[in-house]
Amino acid sequence: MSEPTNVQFSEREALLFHSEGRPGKIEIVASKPMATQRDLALAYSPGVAVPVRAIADDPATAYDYTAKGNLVAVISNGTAILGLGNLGALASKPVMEGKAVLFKRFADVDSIDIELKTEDVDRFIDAVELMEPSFGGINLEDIKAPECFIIEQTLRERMNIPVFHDDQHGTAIIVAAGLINACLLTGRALSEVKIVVNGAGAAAIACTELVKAMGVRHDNVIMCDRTGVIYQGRDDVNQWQSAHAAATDRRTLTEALHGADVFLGLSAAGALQPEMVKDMAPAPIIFAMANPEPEIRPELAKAARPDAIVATGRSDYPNQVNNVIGFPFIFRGALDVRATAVNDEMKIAAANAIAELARARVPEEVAMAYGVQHSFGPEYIIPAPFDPRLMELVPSAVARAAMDSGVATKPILDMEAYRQTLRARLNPTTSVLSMAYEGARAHPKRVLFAEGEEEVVLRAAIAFKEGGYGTPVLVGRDDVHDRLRALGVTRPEEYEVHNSRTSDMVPRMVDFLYQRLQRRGFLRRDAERMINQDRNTFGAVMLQLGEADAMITGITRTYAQTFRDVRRVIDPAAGRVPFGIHVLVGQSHTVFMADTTINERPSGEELADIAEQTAQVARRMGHEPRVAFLSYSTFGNPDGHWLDNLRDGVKALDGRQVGFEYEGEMAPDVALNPKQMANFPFARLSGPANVLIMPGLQSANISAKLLRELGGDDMIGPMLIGMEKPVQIAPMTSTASELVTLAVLAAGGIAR
Ligand SMILES: NC(=O)C1=CN([C@@H]2O[C@H](COP(=O)(O)OP(=O)(O)OC[C@H]3O[C@@H](n4cnc5c(N)ncnc54)[C@H](OP(=O)(O)O)[C@@H]3O)[C@@H](O)[C@H]2O)C=CC1
Ligand SMILES: CC(=O)C(=O)O
Ligand SMILES: [Mg+2]
Repeated sequence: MSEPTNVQFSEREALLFHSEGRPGKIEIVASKPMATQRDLALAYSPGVAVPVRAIADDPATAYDYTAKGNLVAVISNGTAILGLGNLGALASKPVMEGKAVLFKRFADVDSIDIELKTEDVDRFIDAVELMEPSFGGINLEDIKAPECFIIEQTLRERMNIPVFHDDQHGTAIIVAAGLINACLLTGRALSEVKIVVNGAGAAAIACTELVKAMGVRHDNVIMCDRTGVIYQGRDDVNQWQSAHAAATDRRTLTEALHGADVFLGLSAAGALQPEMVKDMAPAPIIFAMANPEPEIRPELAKAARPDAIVATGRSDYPNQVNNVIGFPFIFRGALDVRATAVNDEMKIAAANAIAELARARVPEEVAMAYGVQHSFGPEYIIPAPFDPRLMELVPSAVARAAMDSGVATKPILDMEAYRQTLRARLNPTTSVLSMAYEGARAHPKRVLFAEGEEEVVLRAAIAFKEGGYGTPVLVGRDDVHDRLRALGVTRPEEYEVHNSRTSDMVPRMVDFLYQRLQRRGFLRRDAERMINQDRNTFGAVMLQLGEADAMITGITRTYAQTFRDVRRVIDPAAGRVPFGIHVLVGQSHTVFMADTTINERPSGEELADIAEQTAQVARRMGHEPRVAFLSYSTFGNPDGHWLDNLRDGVKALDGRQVGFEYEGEMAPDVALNPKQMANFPFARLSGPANVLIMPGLQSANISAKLLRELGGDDMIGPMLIGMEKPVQIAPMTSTASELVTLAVLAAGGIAR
């Protein structure tokens, strides 16, 4: 079994994550310009009256003139929040905001959370029904059974947009996919498997219904609730539960599991004991899906039965059986054909697409991130939610099934073109970052944090270690352990701290540094002083001596000073120019800018090197590079003597057969805006540039910092490229999570 990569975090960190910056996890962003009086006149009164009248005349045009068609409401009353129980509408808000951001992250569906303060079924139904005009779909969430059945059924009958109770059907779809694959691996037929379902609520009943619809025999299923087996004749169960009552004389979960093939847990933490697992059939299939804590931890289940296939609802173990793998993509497909419902055909199509995807060959970038064990097998029966192929395959399967079953009001005519738009909808950088994080967890490295006395650095080191991304190696004085304790670390002694005053590595380090600098005007005592007093020198020498795999610094000194310190110890990689890349990441675009940090006025040859190396980084981050050499001038207009280096750079690439598109010199609006580029039909870029090679440090660094301070997109970096060892210099203003990202990119060889 691959090692569990349990993500550890403190309660404080979870609260800080939610409170830092703008409280909560979502915000609304305008999709039209709102700058001028004219914009306002169009967006609001009087211009807005025009679409109002159009929609009144033809309601279908609401999909053309408003956000309705891509907007889903995540609605709960908080009566069954994960496995935490009925904690009320308000307390469910973090989960619902979470679902809303998952919609956006995984399938570019806009979504808003709505918490309704009522346990009255009729009031709940009325409230949701009244919202029909606002949304393209309704995702019901964490509403307890049996009320959820009445609510969903009634709303489906009354509303003309898809209404989908995720805990029921989202979960059932993933369970079905996982079960198909687990049965394939263990040579079982669905018609023969004996299943025990623990839990008799929303998720459990829907899963049972779907697997029975797919061929599992009614007589082979035993459902249990907290009291035990739901047997025929038990009189304290509701109609949805009694429909699954078993003709059996077994009465407890322990009895039910004797010889069972499959355990489906949709109940509560710790409900399954190792002794019960031992009593199951050979190669038992255990889906322990209670959240946030499963019915049994995989390590316990595996200890009891090494031949078991184990899945949980959690992302930090192999085989995450969680509805996040379904709901974003199912709604994507349903919205894109303007389906009036999500019907059984669409659910089964989604389950099959997900199951097939897990069996398909794992593409190289996913395999690299996970390590080789993640090809179809007991540790990989279900794809990971950020597998980029989900976005292409599941929505198209759902859309096709909606069309075939007659619920699509806007059929897709060209499926291949639709798949391409799906591909383009997600920014590959987001997947690459997710995979870089997973890759770090699969191949943890030692990352040296040179400024181990800074709180932000310690918080990054804690997140790095507890996230399972690797071992942080801290440089700092002896009180670093006390500082870690003050930040909530219970066993700070587990952190490796190196103090330059007391480390027994110092003589070796001084030897190394003196050897390196003795012919550059430095005495041995200079080397001693630098090792003792300068954390960047100390850290960089440790990196040179192989005591760490990568190094992060930059918080306490300016970039230029830090680079000088580092450069004294570490050379550029052979034949390469060291330089910096800022990466601008939007929802649907990524732009790489270089050199934003080091070379004041690069020569033509240097610009060509920078272009080549930046193109490689872009490729590593999932983008086919289109390189533009930027200037104030486009192809000689206006002319000027600053253009020579750029032209030399383009010419240098002409001679190198680089295998990517490049062009220049051109102004940024030409590089980025296809309408402007159309004025230059000879230009050799097939689309807007995504790698911007800047003419000099002034414009580059200013542009990057302006964008960081004023632009709306996320920014990664600067990444330091072209050094012989992976070292990264973070901006002094970095947050802990930005430091962790740099650490992961450096350790994983993406930033190099
Ligand atoms: N991995 C995933 O994707 C998903 C996981 N889930 C998880 O499934 C669980 C149930 O959610 P949901 O169906 O929405 O909630 P409901 O409130 O509708 O149902 C809960 C059910 O669990 C039963 N139950 C609680 N504790 C135990 C126990 N110790 N042994 C047996 N049965 C028990 C309850 O029985 P009783 O009536 O006797 O109390 C009830 O039947 C939660 O833990 C949730 O996190 C849900 C959806 C998706
Ligand atoms: C995953 C989910 O929806 C739940 O646990 O309720
Ligand atoms: Mg839920």
